[in-house]
Amino acid sequence: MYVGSQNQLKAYDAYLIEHGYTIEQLIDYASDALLKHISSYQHIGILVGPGNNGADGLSLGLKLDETGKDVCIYYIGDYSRFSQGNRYYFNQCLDQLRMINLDETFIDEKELNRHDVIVDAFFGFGLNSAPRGLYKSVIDLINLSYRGDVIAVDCPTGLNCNTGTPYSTVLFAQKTIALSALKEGFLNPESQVFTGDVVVEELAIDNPFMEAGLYALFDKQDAQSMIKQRRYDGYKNMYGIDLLICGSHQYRGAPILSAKGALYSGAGIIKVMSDEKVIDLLPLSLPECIGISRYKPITKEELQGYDAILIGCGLSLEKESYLLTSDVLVNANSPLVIDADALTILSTNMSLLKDISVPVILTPHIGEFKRMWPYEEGADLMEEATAFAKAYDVILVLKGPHTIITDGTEHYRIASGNKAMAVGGMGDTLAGMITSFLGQGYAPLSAALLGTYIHGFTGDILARKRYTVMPELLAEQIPCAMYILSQKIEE
Ligand SMILES: NC(=O)C1=CN([C@@H]2O[C@H](COP(=O)(O)OP(=O)(O)OC[C@H]3O[C@@H](n4cnc5c(N)ncnc54)[C@H](OP(=O)(O)O)[C@@H]3O)[C@@H](O)[C@H]2O)[C@H](O)CC1
Ligand SMILES: [K+]
Repeated sequence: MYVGSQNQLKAYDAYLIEHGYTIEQLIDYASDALLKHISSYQHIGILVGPGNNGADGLSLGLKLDETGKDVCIYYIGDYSRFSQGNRYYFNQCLDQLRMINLDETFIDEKELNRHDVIVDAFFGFGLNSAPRGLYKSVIDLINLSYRGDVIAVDCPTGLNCNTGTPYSTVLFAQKTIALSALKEGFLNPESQVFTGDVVVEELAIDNPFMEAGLYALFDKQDAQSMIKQRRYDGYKNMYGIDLLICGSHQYRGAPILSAKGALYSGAGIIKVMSDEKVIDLLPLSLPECIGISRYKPITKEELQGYDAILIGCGLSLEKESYLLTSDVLVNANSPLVIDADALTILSTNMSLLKDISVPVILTPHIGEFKRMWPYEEGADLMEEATAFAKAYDVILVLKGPHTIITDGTEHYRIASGNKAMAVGGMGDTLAGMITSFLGQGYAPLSAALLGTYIHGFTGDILARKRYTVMPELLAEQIPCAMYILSQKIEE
């Protein structure tokens, strides 16, 4: 399933038109996709706005009328301001359908309730602010007095399609038929009270989703098909020997959380290279791990023989950490995950990334990302993330709600994760998990996607009965979550 912000969706339509479709054709495809969701109703009222969302409603009205339905179109405003596609269908409707101009005719509760469904085609992703004037009055009337179903075309009118929050007035829908792609705001679980059930309908064309800038939602099905079964003759080395260069005398918990994330998500052998104080703690917290005391400077030889390396969690920002990070970045010859303090250090000398020959995954939160790639307030995060990944030839895991993952060519958001997981240490566990999947032989982009999805999925299971989810508990639940996914168990 694909997702887009308002700008990306506008660009998507422009891309389709550049590649030979006319707007009238696209509206025709859109109404084809809508038809099956409305065809079980007999008396249908369609609210039509001035743009192409309204045009979808008009084209749908014509098709419903042809199948013998009782259709009434309600429109507002001045024909001269209607979009090209809207006018094309509006003219056909004038000859064929009952058309009510709400500027001239008042609708009351009785008139409204004659319909067993109201289709909301007032505004889609083109709405830029709260619906005003008559639009607002009609929406208020329907919310208060209409007792049948409301089905929204593409997006409920009044909902900000980027954030999933209402502008002020919003038309509550029982169901929303999102055309082509999910609107980014629908990822916000709080939008569901306005959208009702969301169904995505792709247009029956050769959809160029990613080429045209939309991104994919990596979901449970994707994770289920990506996760590998363990082999009956498997042995520990087969599942990766991973080195975690994490922790310091100041931060002794972070490496434990990373190591737990790595081990519980299937790594064969985990070695933690750290400060003596961390190494002393390791057997008590995680006896499965091997501790290596950190000496400086780190040599190429010390970094040999690993399937994946993680650097950063709890490393501290002491001078020694700067030297260590640059040594590891220069000498690593296994796929590398860079997290937390190592990212802050990297941001002081981004040219270090230019000389790395191994695959690199960076896992910043927004603050860390901004330090590496300053961008203007209000910029599109997915565009910035993609540009960064391309410029530095890395995989970027940009943490936040529905974490963004991109290698500069493909772009994803992760369907799992929740607000109960906003707890210190959660990122350490995630970095360990991604390292583990790298070490198990997943391609770097897959390791990032799968690690992040499973992290969120485990958190989602735990959050069903918890206000907050602790990283250590999450790590310990990873094997159960992976069992559910790998066995395709219905929950
Ligand atoms: N690929 C696809 O899936 C397709 C989807 N389609 C549908 O097209 C709409 C988007 O159409 P668009 O014309 O871009 O936008 P809208 O119809 O949502 O609205 C545009 C008009 O709304 C006016 N506007 C904006 N904000 C307000 C407001 N607060 N109050 C009143 N009017 C407002 C805007 O006026 P401007 O002066 O700002 O230009 C426009 O007149 C999408 O949602 C799908 O339903 C197509 O079928 C193509 C393929
Ligand atoms: K709508």
